[in-house]
Amino acid sequence: MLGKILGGRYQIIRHLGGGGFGQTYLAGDLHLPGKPQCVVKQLKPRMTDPEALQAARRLFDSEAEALYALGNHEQIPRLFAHFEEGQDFYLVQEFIEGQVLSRELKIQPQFAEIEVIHLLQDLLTVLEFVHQQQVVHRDIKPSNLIRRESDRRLILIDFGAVKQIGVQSLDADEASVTIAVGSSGYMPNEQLAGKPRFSSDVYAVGMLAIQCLTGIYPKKLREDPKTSEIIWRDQVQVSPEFANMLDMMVRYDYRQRYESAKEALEVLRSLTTTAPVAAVLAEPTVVSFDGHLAWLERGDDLFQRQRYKEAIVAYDRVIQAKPDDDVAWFKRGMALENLKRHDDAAASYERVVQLHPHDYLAWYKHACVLVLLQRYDDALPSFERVVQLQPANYWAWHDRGKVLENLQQADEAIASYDRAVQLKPDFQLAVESRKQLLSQLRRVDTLYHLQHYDEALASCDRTIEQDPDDALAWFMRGMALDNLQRYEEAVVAYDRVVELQPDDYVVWFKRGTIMEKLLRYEEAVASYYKVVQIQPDNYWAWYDRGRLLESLHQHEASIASYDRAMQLKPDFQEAVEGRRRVLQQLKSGETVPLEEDDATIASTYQPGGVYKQAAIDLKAHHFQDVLKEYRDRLHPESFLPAPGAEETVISKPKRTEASGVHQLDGSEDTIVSLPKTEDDFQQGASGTQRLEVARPATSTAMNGAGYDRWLNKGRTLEKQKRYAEALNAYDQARELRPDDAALWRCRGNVLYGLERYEEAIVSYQQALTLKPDDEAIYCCVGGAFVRLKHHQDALTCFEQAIQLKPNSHIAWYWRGRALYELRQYADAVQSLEQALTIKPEFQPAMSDRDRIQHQLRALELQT
Ligand SMILES: Nc1ncnc2c1ncn2[C@@H]1O[C@H](COP(=O)(O)OP(=O)(O)OP(=O)(O)O)[C@@H](O)[C@H]1O
Repeated sequence: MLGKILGGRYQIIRHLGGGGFGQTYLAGDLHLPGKPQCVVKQLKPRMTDPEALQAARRLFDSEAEALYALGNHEQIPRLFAHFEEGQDFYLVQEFIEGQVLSRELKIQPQFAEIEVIHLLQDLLTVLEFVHQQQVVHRDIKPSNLIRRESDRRLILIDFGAVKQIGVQSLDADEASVTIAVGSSGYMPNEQLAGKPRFSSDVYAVGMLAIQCLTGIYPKKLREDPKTSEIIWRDQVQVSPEFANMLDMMVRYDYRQRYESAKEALEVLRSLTTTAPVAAVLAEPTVVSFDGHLAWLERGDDLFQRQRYKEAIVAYDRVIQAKPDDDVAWFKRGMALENLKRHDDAAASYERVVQLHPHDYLAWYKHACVLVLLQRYDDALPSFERVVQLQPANYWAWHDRGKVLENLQQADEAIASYDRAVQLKPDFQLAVESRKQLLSQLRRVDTLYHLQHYDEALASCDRTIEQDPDDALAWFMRGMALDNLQRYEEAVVAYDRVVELQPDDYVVWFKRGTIMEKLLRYEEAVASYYKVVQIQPDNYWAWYDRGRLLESLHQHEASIASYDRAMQLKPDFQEAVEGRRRVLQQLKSGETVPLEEDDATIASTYQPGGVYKQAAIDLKAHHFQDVLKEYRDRLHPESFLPAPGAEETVISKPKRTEASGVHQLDGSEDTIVSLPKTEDDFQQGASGTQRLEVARPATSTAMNGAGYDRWLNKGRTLEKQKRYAEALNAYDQARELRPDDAALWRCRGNVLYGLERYEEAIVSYQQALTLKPDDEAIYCCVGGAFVRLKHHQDALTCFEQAIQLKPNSHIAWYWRGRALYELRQYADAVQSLEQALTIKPEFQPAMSDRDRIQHQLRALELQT
């Protein structure tokens, strides 16, 4: 049916309802400009017999005539047209905008006495007219009364007589027709018996009034078993005169009722001018029934006494008399608001702004009520109107902000709060709303776009002051600093977050981006790596890591990272591109890739110092160059091992305290002990544990706890010879504090344990960069060189150590061993002797010296 055009002009828009008699539709009149809405009632005659149909047609025509006449009353919809189409009959009526009384009763089942009096006045007035036209309505009930929105008057719809058409059978008599029309509960016995009269409508109105007073549905009201009279007066307190009148309206015997609406209305009028019903109407100010000003005052009076329901009735009287009275509409809106009838209140305010589009207060009230109804989309334009009309209304700016916030338009909301605060700097509510929104936004990064970083920063600082462990506040602080381009400080903030929440991948990611901005690419790589450790499927982090490794020329690692990104997101174009670029560079043979870990280690090199070039070379992955550089710088003369020199075992591995505990391989005939510091030798197995970690003055407390944890874990694992895990622990510690020489030395030791001597050397080198005067570290480097069979380099290291600490019996001892390997036996013995001079009971030196001397003697004997 929807969209169908009836009668050549009425296009169906919506189904409104319908019952046994037919269907009712909302339609648009295509013949009129703007296609105004109208109601189309369809009546389906059940009969097929042509004669009966003809009779029905006649009845339809005559009823329609009556309806045209009735439609002249302002409380009855106009009948625009009636026609027959496809064996159905149609009535076209004026569409009444409003709400049926039955709905009103659902919301508010009980009315005040005064409301019911007004309702009766309204209803009996129109019914008087209907009866004057010699028409009995036959179906007065709440669902056939529409409260017209524009003036709050009751409109009577759905006259029963036309319904006959739909039920009339061929040989139906009058009785069978009328029985079918009417609604049980509101229908008196004579109507039920097929003899409706004017007083039947009076009965229905009386029942409706009693329902409104008691809140009881008519069918549920008790009846006197003897008299069949309705018993209702015990249900509600009303003035006896008014109750008597209602009793008269609903008498079982129609002869005892008021004959028609006119008679009933006259009685009601007389009641309202005499006590005590008059008292109910609060006569002092009511000069007359139609004196709308008096009703307005009455309404105000009731409003002030918080009798909102009655106040509304009074305002309605004003509106009935003067539908354009904006004051009454406005006050009615306020009364409705107090009754929490927000929908109705909104409609009332809407009426005010229709009448007075410049009434900013009505716009404001309208908007506020819509907010209460959570109709934010509708509320926003009303607030817009307020701020348009009153640009300095800071309340409106604030409330507008709230609506925008609810509509997820955060930026605009902040701007609105801003305006409110600008207009009234001490407007705490706006200040708070704004702050609250800002703090919510920090989770979604929208803060970036809002440019209130200074304030955000101040607010974070306040939070941190109260709770230094508030990770979120630190995170916010980092972001704000980031936006203020105070990157170094941002790093500190983010570091604090990772300390508090080591698994917070977001902050690692942010840290990575900042490191990039600071051109600290290696640290950025490490940060992104952290992200993927926590979130292995974070393809963005894999991609960013790949990108940075690419610019660091760590091509293999970069490809691996891009690969991961592509695995996780095959259509990741940037990663595909990156990978292609790196492959191209590799093909052109630009560099030799090195293991990633080395590169990461290299990243911590500080510029300057003797190892600067080495660090640069290491970044370029020329490890051999690193060694050469190292060698050259320490010892410019070139020491080349004697051609064909054999490596000789001079002592068996020892597990004595004195020779160290690091039995690094199982070989029986190789010197494997890691050169120890003097202290280490003295302390024996516990040497490593005694290692003091000097925390640089610049280190902040924030990394302390995490750092120590990792360091201690590393030491324990190292002691257990779980070198790989120890390395990992040290690396974690290194990320928190890359500036601790002792840590680098420990790290070198485990790399040594893992027989990754080159890397061990790099680690030791880093320790030396931080602590260049530590002779013990030189010994460590020398030891690694020994393992690499770079005896000359080893010798250089030991000599460097001796330079730094001439009385280091360890350095002398190891120097002796390097010389031995270089077949400089005499010098070797001399070096061992020196060690023993410094520390006479130093067993390893003693035994090695004895062995060499023994071998020398054997050689002499041979020659
Ligand atoms: N002139 C009108 N203006 C606005 N709404 C109307 C008009 N006439 C009827 N309606 C509405 O259309 C809907 C259907 O009305 P209709 O009276 O045809 O059927 P009904 O009330 O469901 O059944 P019954 O005929 O048994 O009373 C109702 O909600 C009514 O309020």
